[in-house]
Amino acid sequence: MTATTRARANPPRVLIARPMPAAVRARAEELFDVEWRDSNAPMSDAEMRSALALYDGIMPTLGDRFSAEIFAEFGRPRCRILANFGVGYNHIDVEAARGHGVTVTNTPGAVTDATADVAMTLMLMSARRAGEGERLVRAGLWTGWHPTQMLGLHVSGKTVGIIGMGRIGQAIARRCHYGFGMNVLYANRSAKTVDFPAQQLPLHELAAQADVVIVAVPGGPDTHHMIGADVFGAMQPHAHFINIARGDVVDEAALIVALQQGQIAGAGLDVYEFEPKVPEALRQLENVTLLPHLGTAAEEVRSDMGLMALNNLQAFFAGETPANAV
Ligand SMILES: NC(=O)C1=CN([C@@H]2O[C@H](COP(=O)(O)OP(=O)(O)OC[C@H]3O[C@@H](n4cnc5c(N)ncnc54)[C@H](O)[C@@H]3O)[C@@H](O)[C@H]2O)C=CC1
Ligand SMILES: O=C(O)C(=O)CO
Repeated sequence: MTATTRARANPPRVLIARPMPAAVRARAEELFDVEWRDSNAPMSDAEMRSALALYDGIMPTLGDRFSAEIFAEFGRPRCRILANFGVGYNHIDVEAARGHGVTVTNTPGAVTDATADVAMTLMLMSARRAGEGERLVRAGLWTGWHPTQMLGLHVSGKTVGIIGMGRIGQAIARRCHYGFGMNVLYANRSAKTVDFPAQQLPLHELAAQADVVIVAVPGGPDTHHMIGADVFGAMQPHAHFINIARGDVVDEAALIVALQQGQIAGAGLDVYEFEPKVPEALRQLENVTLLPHLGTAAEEVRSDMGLMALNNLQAFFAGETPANAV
């Protein structure tokens, strides 16, 4: 019996924690007895607890904080799998889940190119002062082109320092190297074999040498505040800082000081320490580009992520090891 026919004969009950693109909705309905949560807000603690008790599987996402406390009241909950929609799973305590017999999966690969593209968007917007320029035009304050108007950093041929040379880090590096002729430096906790020229350096040496620093490590306790005042202090005053990873990898207060005091030239952010809260001090600064976590925000990417999460659920309920167990 195939996984699909077994699922149809006795479909597992699955909660999908957000409204999803049409392709994901259709496939989920084919496979499972699905309950759709119709809110885009993160699940409350009470919702997460009752979902663990009532469903065989859950597709949670960013913001659904499945902490050790949420699992604590269960020996083994009815739910046996959290098939996360997204590659980053720092909102799920994977050890606690495992301890309560719950498998966690994610959606690597589906997100890589789109997120790397947003890193490039932020790099160019920050380096070339695009946000500032757009605000100027919208405000009706532009007085016309002149040779010294809004001069930014020319990135072609410069040095990019990538922190976290995983799937997204490598996709960024390729874009920087092949697209912009940039010299690539990287910091990673382990050595990496990559198919483009790149030099691995300790974090502070990378910060000191790079014209653009881009963060692409996972979130979680291991990387919490790994970028702080010391790293901004090591960066050059003309350099730009880009974060597409997770907000709390960066000490946001230290970043604000670095931007206010001109320790660095600018920053481009897709993620925030207390997302979706963006500090007023950050919003007041001209030298920062602020995006609302747009890394994977494209129809086909979100569909691929959802279909990948469904494949993980399907494999799990067929008694197989899901491709993306974490
Ligand atoms: N802005 C957005 O919309 C998106 C953000 N992300 C974030 O990007 C992260 C990275 O995604 P992938 O590249 O697919 O993950 P990955 O696991 O392929 O790469 C992460 C890299 O960081 C390295 N690393 C981990 N801890 C480190 C540390 N303490 N110091 C130095 N290096 C360390 C790993 O060795 C690995 O090479 C995700 O975990 C997620 O948080 C992912 C997708 C979209
Ligand atoms: O996949 C992730 O980790 C995201 O941040 C959203 O796509």
